[in-house]
Parts: sequence; structure tokens; C-alpha cells
Amino acid sequence: MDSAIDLSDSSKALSLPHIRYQLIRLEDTVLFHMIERAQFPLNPTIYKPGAIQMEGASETTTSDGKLLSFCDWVIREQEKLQSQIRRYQSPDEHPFFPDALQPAVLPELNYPAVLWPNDVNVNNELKERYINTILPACCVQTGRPERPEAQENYGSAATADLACLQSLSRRIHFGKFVAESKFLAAPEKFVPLIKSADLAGIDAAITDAKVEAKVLERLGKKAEMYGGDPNMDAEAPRKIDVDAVVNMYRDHVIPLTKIVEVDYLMERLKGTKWE
Ligand SMILES: O=C(O)C(=O)C[C@]1(C(=O)O)C=C[C@@H](O)C=C1
Repeated sequence: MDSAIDLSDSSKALSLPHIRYQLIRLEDTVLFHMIERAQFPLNPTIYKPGAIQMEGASETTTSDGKLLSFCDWVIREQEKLQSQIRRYQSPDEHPFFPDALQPAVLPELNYPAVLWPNDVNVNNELKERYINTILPACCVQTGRPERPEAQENYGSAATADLACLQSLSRRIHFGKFVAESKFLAAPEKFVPLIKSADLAGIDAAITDAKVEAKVLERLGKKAEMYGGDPNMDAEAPRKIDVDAVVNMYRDHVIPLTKIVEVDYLMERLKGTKWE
């Protein structure tokens, strides 16, 4: 959607330096959204299905009858709306609730097929990790007691969650473009690995440990800068914990990006001469 990369220009969309530039830019987006979210208490009740009475709300379950939490309901309702303005027609956007998507009210866009047809979507796994691991670490300020639930912030917290999850999802699913770019650069390396379903081998082939170390180092600096007090006032509370942000990338964002890359490549030979 709000892409600085021109997805209609495949030479750019598949250039690894261009994709990495986009990933670097998305670090800022993710970090700022996490800072916004961290100003509110964790409010765990909003993630528990059925815990909050939603007076007059339509569709408080998924289409197969699963009860939604308040946060899930907010995400699902937003996705209903955003699908109508073509968000999910863009190859870099993936819904959390595909069951809720509506027909677009605008004419279909014709994106040229830059990616190979695939149905890779790790959003369920992302949301589970976000709620259970990422968010608890980011909402707790180091050295300060956990803040009590604030019922008046339920809406703000869920709104911030949507922004966090959408930016994280976009970053992680950019792995498809990374994978396509790497595949096209060396099909002779990837085809045998894919054919023998050598997941560890594919993972090793897409891994660049130096780039990963750089990502974490840069992110730590950004979290230090954007989450701290510009006047270097040591007494001023931090807006977000630096370690929580770095750990989020090290333990979740980069690993999930790599899962997307591997899963995408496992679908890459379908309908090709290599199949
Ligand atoms: O930049 C790449 O080559 C990627 O595949 C992306 C990424 C990342 O998530 O930042 C993932 C795997 C690589 O080991 C390095 C970095």
C-alpha cells in the first residue's frame, strides 16, 4: 500500500539493495508504532476472547464461529473496511482475518506478477508471538512496576496494536521479495534444495549473518535515540526499552522473515520447468 518501492517496476521490486532499503525504512515505522503502543498499559483483557462485552457489535465471531477478543474484533473490522479500499490487492499486504475480506469498492488494480503465486501468510504466528511475548516485553518499562489495566485505554491500545501488527506483517512478508530476488540470482543453487525439501539447506542459503548483525545494531541505535530523552535527561523515563526492541527483531521479526522466505521458496517451482 504505502510503498516507497514501486511494485509495478519488477527490476526495482526485485533488486536486493532496494528491498533492503525498504526493510531499513520499515524499522522506523515499526519502532514508532511500538513506542505509541508502549505508552499504554499492557491491558491483557483486550486479548481474551469473550472477556469484554461488546454492546451491539456485529460479528463477534469469525465465520467459522470462533469467539473474537476485543483486539481481534478491532483488527477484523478494520480489515473489512481496508479490503474495500484494495489494501489486500497489494502483494506486500496480508490480512490477519482472510475470512472477513470484502469486495473492493474501487476498480481492481493490475499489479504485474512480480512474485510467484503463493499463499504464504504467517500472520497467525506473528499475532500469537506479539500478544504473548513481544508486547509484554515492550510495555514494561525497565525498573518500573507494571502499570495496572486502564479500561479507558482499551480502544487506544487496540488501535495501536493494529498499527504495530500491520507494520510488522508488512516487514516480515517482504521476505517474499527477498526470496524471489535471491532465487532469480541463483536458481541452480535453490532448485535442488527445494526439490529435496531441504528446509535447513534453504534457510542456510538465504541467511546472511552479517546483514542480520547490522540490522540489530542499527535498530538498537534507533531505539536508543527515538525512545530516549533528546536532552539526555537521565531521569526522564524511556519511551521504550532498547533490549525489548532488539530482542523483538532477533527472536521474532528476522526469524519470521526467514520462515516466509523458506515457505515461499518451497512453492517457487510449482508450474515451472523445474517442477
Ligand atoms: O536482507 C536479507 O538478505 C534478508 O534475507 C532479510 C534478513 C532480515 O530479516 O533482516 C533475513 C535473513 C538474512 O539472514 C538477512 C536479513
